[in-house]
Amino acid sequence: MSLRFEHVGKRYPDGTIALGDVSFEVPPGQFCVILGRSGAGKSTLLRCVNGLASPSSGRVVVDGVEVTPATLRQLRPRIGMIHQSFNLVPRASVAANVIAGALPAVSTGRALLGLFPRALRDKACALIADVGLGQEHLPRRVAALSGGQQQRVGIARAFMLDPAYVLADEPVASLDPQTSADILTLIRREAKERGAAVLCSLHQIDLTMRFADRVLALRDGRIVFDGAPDALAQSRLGRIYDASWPEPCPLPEAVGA
Ligand SMILES: Nc1ncnc2c1ncn2[C@@H]1O[C@H](COP(=O)(O)OP(=O)(O)OP(=O)(O)O)[C@@H](O)[C@H]1O
Repeated sequence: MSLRFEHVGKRYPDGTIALGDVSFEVPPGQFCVILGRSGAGKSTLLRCVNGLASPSSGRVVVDGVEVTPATLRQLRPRIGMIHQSFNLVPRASVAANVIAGALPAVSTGRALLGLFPRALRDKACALIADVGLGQEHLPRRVAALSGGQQQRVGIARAFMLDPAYVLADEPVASLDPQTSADILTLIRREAKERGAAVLCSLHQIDLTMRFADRVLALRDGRIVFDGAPDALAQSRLGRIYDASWPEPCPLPEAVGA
């Protein structure tokens, strides 16, 4: 059981090369931070896992199944998503937004009628409590919540189906430092409790050092560091952030963690 990138390259139709020959494997339960500055290819990498982008070369394999349009339906319940801009339905209630995380497992007809099984409704309530929102929030419209509260709703939604993998694309980009730390603590805790692996893109080094089990640093679509946060010594940060660092980018320093 793992999430594996095998020599993945991504070239967009306009010719932009967002990823070049990316290979790595994430085992169950690992909190893996994808670190890199803007444009490094972090979102593209995550989008190759949930099918929003398809590799131009290589392949992404989830639990032995290659991600393709034909396998997405089967894989979707195993992959939770947490977004930078929350991607919630602002006019809908907290409860409705969270239970929407179960849509991949519910028939379209039942979902349109709002007929979610009792077990899923109970689960949504339990998750909302888990992420620190009181029962009084259940009927509240998401638009009335703070950014941090909205991301808590996004986290609860992502864990509705107990996914084996959670993709978090800059989940704290719009939040203040304390709320960012709270949100990453929550994502990490919920994932560890379930043995879920997390691929979390970040550009903040301090948060990366604090929360990551493993860091995959990207620069210009290539992995320039793969290892434990402790090994991401100050001297190596230039490779990720310093535009003057000599090209070509070297291959990974270390693999694993
Ligand atoms: N749909 C697209 N069409 C063309 N180029 C794209 C597209 N999406 C992303 N890119 C380009 O691919 C490269 C990687 O972008 P990506 O969004 O993956 O980086 P990122 O590290 O997530 O950046 P950010 O932190 O700013 O979101 C960039 O040069 C970007 O301009």
